[in-house]
Amino acid sequence: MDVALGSTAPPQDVELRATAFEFAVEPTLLFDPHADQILDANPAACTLLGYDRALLRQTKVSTLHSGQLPALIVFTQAVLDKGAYWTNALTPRHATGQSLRLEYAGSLLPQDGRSLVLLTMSDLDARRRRYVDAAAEDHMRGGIATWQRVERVFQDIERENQLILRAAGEGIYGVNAEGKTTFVNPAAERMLGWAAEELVGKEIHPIVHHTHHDGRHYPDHDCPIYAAFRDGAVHQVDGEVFWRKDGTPVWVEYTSTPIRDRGVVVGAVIVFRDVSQRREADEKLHAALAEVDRLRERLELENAYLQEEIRIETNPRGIIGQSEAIQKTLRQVKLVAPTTAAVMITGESGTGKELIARAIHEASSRRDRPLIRVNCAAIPRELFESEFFGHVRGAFTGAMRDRIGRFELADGGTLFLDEVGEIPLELQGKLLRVLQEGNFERVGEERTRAVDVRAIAATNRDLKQEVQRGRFREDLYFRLNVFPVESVPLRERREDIPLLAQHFLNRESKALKSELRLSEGDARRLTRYDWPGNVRELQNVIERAAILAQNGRLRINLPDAAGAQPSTGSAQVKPEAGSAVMTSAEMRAHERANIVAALQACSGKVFGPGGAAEMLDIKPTTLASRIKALGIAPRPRGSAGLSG
Ligand SMILES: Nc1ncnc2c1ncn2[C@@H]1O[C@H](COP(=O)(O)OP(=O)(O)OP(=O)(O)O)[C@@H](O)[C@H]1O
Repeated sequence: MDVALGSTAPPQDVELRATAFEFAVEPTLLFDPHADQILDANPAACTLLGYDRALLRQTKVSTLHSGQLPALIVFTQAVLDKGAYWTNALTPRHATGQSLRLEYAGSLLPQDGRSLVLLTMSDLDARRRRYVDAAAEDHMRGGIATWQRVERVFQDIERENQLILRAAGEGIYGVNAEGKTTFVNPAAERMLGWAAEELVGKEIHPIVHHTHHDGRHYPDHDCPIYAAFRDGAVHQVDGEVFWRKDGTPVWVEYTSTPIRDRGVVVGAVIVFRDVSQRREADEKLHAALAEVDRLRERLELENAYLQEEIRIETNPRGIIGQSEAIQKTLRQVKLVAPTTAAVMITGESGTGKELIARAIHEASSRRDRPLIRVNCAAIPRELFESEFFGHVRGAFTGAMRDRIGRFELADGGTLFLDEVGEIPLELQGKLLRVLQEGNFERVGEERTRAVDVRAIAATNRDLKQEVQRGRFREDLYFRLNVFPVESVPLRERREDIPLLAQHFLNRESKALKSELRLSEGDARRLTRYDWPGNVRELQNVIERAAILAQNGRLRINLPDAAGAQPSTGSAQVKPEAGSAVMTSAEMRAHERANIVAALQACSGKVFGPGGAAEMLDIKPTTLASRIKALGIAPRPRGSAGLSG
């Protein structure tokens, strides 16, 4: 610096100050206001103003501020007066002619009796730029903090995801678009027996998914997991296996979900679970259901068989008799069975009213549903309603649980009201309502239930008379008496007696496994008797006679004189014309012909399935002994017939 600042100072200080002037960041000028002359300018000032130092030293202060002299004078004067002053009213000219926006800070510098001004210039534009930069920097610093926070959040999420992956019970693994494994969670490691390190970075399909359970190769282009990258769809699969490291299969159910990055599929995540136990349970269940089906089928068959058995027992052919009365009854059965009409069967006790009712039921379309019999004479008066309609628990004292009534049991079938005349008057109205409307309520319950029941009633009383006496409701009588059938007493159809007797005797012979014969004399005595107990009585007499039989001869005990003597079996009375009674020779011939016919039908086969014994429903050994006893000579099987 050419100008000696503060000349009173020691030389080293003067030098130091000159250096400070030289290196100051702020542009600084030293000028003499009185001489209007710039004395010196530091390099920063030269740069700011665009002049070199030498030129500036020759420049007048007023030239630098051309056109601003008043403001320059004011400022200079203020510095001289106050010792220091600031202004930004002055805009010196840059060497290029452009005026600069500066802030001036002037201070008075006394030098050798002169008053000089040391002027520091601050570039306002530069200062503003610095502020902006500082603000931007502040902003940036703040932004970084925000970014760091966001990053921390992401890290937390990632950590949570890792925790979730680790905690998940399902096996989870990821694959990238090249089919390489990107991660494997611990559950997947556990289920597959592979460690994550052994799988990550490798194609997983050839390691765990290479073969179907049945041993067929599983090409990766068929694999739904890889398909997820191709079609971008979620694939849900059940019934496949993954292979464990130890070579055993594990049944899995899995979902392969594609992962997209800005719309592009970059891989898939596979979530799977071990379903071996479920499959095992399913298989057991299927096996159990198949077993249930098999048992049900067997039961159905058994049921059909039993139903058939019951039918055989009770079909109309079970009604024995050739009398006109029986023929008429059979015609009536045939006529009324297919209808839904109520039937009233009247007749003395033991004449076969129930048998007729069963015959109607069996010949009707309801035969696959039950016939439910209610013996109205056997029900205590107070239990009638519950017996008919059922009750709910607590409906009355002693009603410990719900009970279904006869009407519900007979739903779809037939209700046989035996001894219908015994129904108490107060219940007759309710009975009528059910028969008319098909609705009823269980005792103690409000709910109305619907039933579809066909009624068949039977009575040995004169119901018409009961109606006249006010003991039976007339409307109910008409309702039940839609189709009357009369069951004729045995004494009015005597020709049926020997047939019935023989029928019961056959049954007894079979049960007692002994050959019992009904002699003509027995038949005659039985026919003469009046049978007040009708068929039931006849049945009892034959049963008793069979038990008391000696050497195959029956001992028939009848209450009257005609039957009081035991049968001698010696009477050789020819059957009366029209009677079906056979002599024992006839019966033998009949049996012989029957066996020959059976043998012919079975091509001479006696034993086993399709044999004559099976056809005749007797034991093969019994048949063999009868064949011998009757002198039937069996022909070789396949020949035209049998001799005899
Ligand atoms: N025509 C017949 N053929 C074969 N058995 C018969 C015949 N009629 C009656 N029975 C037999 O006689 C017995 C009495 O018959 P059933 O019970 O049907 O008479 P019921 O008129 O209903 O008697 P009750 O009025 O006393 O109830 C039964 O064992 C039945 O099988």
